[in-house]
Amino acid sequence: MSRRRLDNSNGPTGLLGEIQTLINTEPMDSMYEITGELGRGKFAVVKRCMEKATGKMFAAKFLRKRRQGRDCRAEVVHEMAVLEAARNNPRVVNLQAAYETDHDIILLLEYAAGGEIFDYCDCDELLPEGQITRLIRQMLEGVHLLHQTSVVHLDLKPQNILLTSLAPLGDIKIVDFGLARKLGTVGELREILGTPEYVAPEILNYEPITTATDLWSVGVIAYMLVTGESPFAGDDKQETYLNVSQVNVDYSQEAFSRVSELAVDFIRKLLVKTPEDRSSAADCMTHPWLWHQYPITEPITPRTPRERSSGNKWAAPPEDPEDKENFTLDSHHTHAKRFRFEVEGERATQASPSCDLPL
Ligand SMILES: Nc1ncnc2c1ncn2[C@@H]1O[C@H](COP(=O)(O)OP(=O)(O)OP(=O)(O)O)[C@@H](O)[C@H]1O
Repeated sequence: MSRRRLDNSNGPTGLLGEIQTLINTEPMDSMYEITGELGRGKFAVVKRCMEKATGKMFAAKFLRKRRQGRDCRAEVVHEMAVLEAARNNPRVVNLQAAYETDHDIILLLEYAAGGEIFDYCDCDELLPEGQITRLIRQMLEGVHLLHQTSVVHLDLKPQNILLTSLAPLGDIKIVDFGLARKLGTVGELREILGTPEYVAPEILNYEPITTATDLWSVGVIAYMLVTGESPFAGDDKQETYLNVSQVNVDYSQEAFSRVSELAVDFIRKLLVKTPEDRSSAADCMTHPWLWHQYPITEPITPRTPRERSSGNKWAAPPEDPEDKENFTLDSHHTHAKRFRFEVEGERATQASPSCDLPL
């Protein structure tokens, strides 16, 4: 068995370079059988696979090493390093192993069989309030633990919050740490990133990114779970940006008809323009909405994750011909495009693409 250890040094980008996981260069199909596709991004495809010896299921994330003609191994190593740092976080998907082929580095991840919570952000499929508060408590626990280690996720959205099982509805697992950063590694972090509907105003304004940036996204996710609507989505990305920067949110009774007023109060404390005035994860954990005893009943007709979501998030064609094989349109995710803001050039371009409380 040939194995290689990658150990990139920290570059000026603030990417983490040290990993413990050995990258296996033997073909992974000697040990695992691919059984289906779980999702796609611009530079990654995630497949379900079974460990032949045990029958255990995993999610294999195939990450391109070359993107837009550039060697992006450092980005992949960084994603692995962040996952390793979060190994003891029960709300973060576990990195089991890694493989390497000519084109990809493959991350073998714990399989979250219940699909994305995005599937419950639809007016016809909303969860009971008691389930929503349970999932948000778990999400906050995960985010709080990340923030305690100065890691910010920066791409929290309903497509990156998965469930361990569908029926009964399982626990949450946070995935996709490709944009995550360790605060303090590059001075002020003003860079990047995110998906237009979920990005905080400070990102649009090129202001410093802090842990509060993730809490904005938690507010957006909470809004979507409660109302089935995306609070800032406009007809185009300019309108979305304007909605975000003006914090144009519909808090009407109509939008919040099926939940208590405490839900509105919770969300109002997160969708706050000034990051310093936003609730932290620890603040949120003590909010009464999350601890009120609402009934928890299962959705009436749970369907399989594949039926409810096909997982592709790219509505715009890829810029690099290398990426075309990874591109399909999906109306479920057309509003979830990711853009990268290049601060230095003042340009906005489409990107390559401990709480002890009971949870
Ligand atoms: N561990 C997992 N178990 C089950 N499904 C998964 C797992 N990891 C990812 N997926 C599915 O694959 C999708 C894409 O995964 P991920 O977000 O990590 O890829 P990505 O290419 O980085 O996506 P994006 O380009 O949107 O950031 C997820 O939204 C989810 O539906």
